[in-house]
Amino acid sequence: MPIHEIRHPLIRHKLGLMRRADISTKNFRELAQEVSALLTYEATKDLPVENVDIEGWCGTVAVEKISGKKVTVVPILRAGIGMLDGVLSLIPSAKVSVIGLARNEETLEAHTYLEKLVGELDRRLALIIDPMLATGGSLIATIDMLKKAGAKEVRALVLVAAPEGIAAVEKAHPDVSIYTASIDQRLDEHGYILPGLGDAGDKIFGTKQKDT
Ligand SMILES: O=P(O)(O)OC[C@H]1O[C@H](OP(=O)(O)OP(=O)(O)O)[C@H](O)[C@@H]1O
Ligand SMILES: O=c1cc[nH]c(=O)[nH]1
Ligand SMILES: [Mg+2]
Repeated sequence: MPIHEIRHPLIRHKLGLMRRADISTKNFRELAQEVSALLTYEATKDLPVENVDIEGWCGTVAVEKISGKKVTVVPILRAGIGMLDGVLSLIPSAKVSVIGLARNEETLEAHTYLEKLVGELDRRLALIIDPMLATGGSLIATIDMLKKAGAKEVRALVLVAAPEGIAAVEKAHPDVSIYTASIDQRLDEHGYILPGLGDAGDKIFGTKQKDT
């Protein structure tokens, strides 16, 4: 079950707002975090829990807590930062591992400029976050790095995914589940997702927006 398109009404509504050509940086940022929180809820619904006894107001109470080592969230720079607060709003004690990648706009190959991973990856769930899964090159490179560093359980959260990218990731890493708000139609000749969101990094960082 590697690809999960989460067709929740709140996600569909919010993603629809994000597709507007005239969306402001502020609104795009806010919606990216909100959709990311909703995807996190889905992507963590099978986390293992353990029973513990705590002291409650009326004596000892049996409660559940998430077991195992803390999750690591792995934003792919830059655009993955635009999802981080949304994910951390639900997993506030997660460790953050950072991967810096830039896609060469001509060759579409991902170039790595930063790799800063937390320890004990073999004992943590790694949740990669990036708004766009286009050709899949960036996500595959990130999974390669995580697995090389010991990660055994890896999931990816993307706002929008192209069928071409999904197929590439499934082929390279069939064990990695992908959670997305939408499987879109296809890539254009420049490797952009259609209908997609445009350049998510530029929209989140305001780098191509005119000052008003
Ligand atoms: O699936 P792929 O074909 O690899 O493309 C997707 C990647 O491209 C974008 O990042 P970009 O390289 O533009 O960097 P940015 O986040 O700094 O804008 C996006 O955020 C993904 O990381
Ligand atoms: O559609 C796309 C593809 C890659 N990166 C983006 O920001 N958007
Ligand atoms: Mg970009």
